[in-house]
Amino acid sequence: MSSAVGSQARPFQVDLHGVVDLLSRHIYSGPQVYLRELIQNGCDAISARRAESGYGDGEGRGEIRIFPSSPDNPEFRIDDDGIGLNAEEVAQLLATVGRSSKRDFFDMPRQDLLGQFGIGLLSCFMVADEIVVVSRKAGESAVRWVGSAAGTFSVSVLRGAELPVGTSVKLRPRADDAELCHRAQVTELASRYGRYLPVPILIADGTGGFDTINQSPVFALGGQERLDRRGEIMELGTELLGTRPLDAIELSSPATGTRGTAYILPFTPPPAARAAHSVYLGGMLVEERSQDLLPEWAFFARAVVDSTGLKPTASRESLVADESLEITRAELGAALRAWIIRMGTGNPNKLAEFVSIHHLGLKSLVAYDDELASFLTRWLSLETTAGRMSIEELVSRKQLIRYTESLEEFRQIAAIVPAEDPVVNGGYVYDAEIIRRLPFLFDGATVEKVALASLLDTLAVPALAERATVLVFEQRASAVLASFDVQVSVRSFSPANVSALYLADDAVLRGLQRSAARRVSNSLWNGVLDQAGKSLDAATELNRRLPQATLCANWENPLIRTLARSSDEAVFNRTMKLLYVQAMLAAHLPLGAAQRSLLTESLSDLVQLSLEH
Ligand SMILES: Nc1ncnc2c1ncn2[C@@H]1O[C@H](COP(=O)(O)OP(=O)(O)OP(=O)(O)O)[C@@H](O)[C@H]1O
Repeated sequence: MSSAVGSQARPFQVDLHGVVDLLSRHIYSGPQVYLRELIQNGCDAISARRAESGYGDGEGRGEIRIFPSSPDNPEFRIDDDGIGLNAEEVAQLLATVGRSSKRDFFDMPRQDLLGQFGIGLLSCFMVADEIVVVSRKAGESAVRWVGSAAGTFSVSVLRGAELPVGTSVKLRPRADDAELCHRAQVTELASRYGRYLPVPILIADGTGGFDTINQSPVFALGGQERLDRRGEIMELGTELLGTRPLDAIELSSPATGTRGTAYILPFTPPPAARAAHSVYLGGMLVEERSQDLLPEWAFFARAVVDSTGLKPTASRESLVADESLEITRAELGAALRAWIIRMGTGNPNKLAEFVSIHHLGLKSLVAYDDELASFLTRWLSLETTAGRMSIEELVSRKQLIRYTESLEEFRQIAAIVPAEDPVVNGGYVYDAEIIRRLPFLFDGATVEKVALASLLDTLAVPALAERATVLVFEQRASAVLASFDVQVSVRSFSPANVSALYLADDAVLRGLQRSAARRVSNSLWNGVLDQAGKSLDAATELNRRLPQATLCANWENPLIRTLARSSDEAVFNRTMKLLYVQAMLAAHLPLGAAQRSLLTESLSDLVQLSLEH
């Protein structure tokens, strides 16, 4: 047998306390939004009146007047001369949660109005227990609606009252929230949320006069007007960033009615800094710290935009992540990209300044972001053995770009690479990744990692007549350095003042770095380093290949030639060891304990020897 209770269709009940609690704790960021919602309702009422009947002579001009409360007068009031409400509308719209007059026939939000959800007025219960609305629609009687946080409301028609068309909302804030309705906070909040609204907002100054908070949204200007008011646009940027921006770029996404400005930061943002773009919808602030408006790579810009096509979430404090936002992000990103390209051709000095400020950040993006790499890479620079060079210059000079993977390798060879065939240092963070991508970005470019072992093969061997002397020298010198796992080879290269080069492969270099790190780090980290060393040793063993280091002595260097003729074993030994340590230092390599004591011993021995002679 079915129960009669189950078959009856009954309306949902709304617990107003629960709804207000939901709004204040989970939807809105705090009670201060009551003012935003009231201003927005006034603004929409004025837009609706403008669209419907317009303003005749002597009928007001479409403005909002706010009368803040004060310690002497606890009542807060906001008046608008908008479209107004009649008794029926008041009863239907104000007390039905989720009911809004701001949707069209298809129940879609109307583009020309700010509100859409039908919950905004309830936010006043976050600061007051009672909301009083007095309203009059053209040609109808005025009406008074009183809503209580307890969940009840009353409507009375004020027959014969000679009130102007429009709406007046009164609140008596609770003691805890009184400050939010006082003049200082009202002025601050109204200008934060509504300074760019297309409706005058006047705030009573307490002495019978009014202050206005409106400003022109110069950031959204385009065409000639934008050029004429560039000074004001830059001033706004200076106010936002706390310092003058490097440039201000016009942003426009016609598809979503979004216009604005991207300010280029004149400083390197801290690594953990997050994007903070300001978004206004129809002149009303929605987000001050938007992360999604510009592409993630645009870390160097801060944008301010106004839009008619982006959609707010119910809190009106963030944007809905929908297709419109995606389209906008892509279009605004394209404007930034176009700016970089334009600067590259029309204002290279500015671009150079931009690149030098945001160098590391740009490199980190170019290394992994194909889209950005395609247009930005050419403007970045790299260290080469012939000095710093832009990638554009590097690629146009040589089709084959040779590079080292590490800074140590770069330093080892820097002294001997001919200037006309520079080698690039890939040792700094992101540089090797960028170099490896060059063939994909520039037609015909190829890259090659310089192998130190093969470098030795490219250096000239001394003349045949001297080979015997050279061979003896190599054997004597290698015997001196045998305990350091270093073998000595002789080659002829310039510049002649370089006596010897230390050439070692990656494995040796990493081993040196590990032991240097071990000297300065704690025991936990030492354990990790030891483990790394062991695995490496095991791998090397497996490959049946010992880490090799070579001291390449320069036969063009007078000291090496003199040393080769020396029969004094003591002098030869000490000098060879010193040359070895000196070559390591020239390559900026860390000295181990053995090399450091060798340096001290050799120096004191040489001093001793020179005193004896
Ligand atoms: N000042 C006003 N003048 C005329 N009508 C008003 C005014 N304030 C509120 N209303 C009416 O009351 C309805 C409900 O207002 P409420 O602020 O709760 O929601 P909304 O503005 O429609 O949407 P949202 O929740 O997005 O703000 C509005 O749709 C509007 O019809």
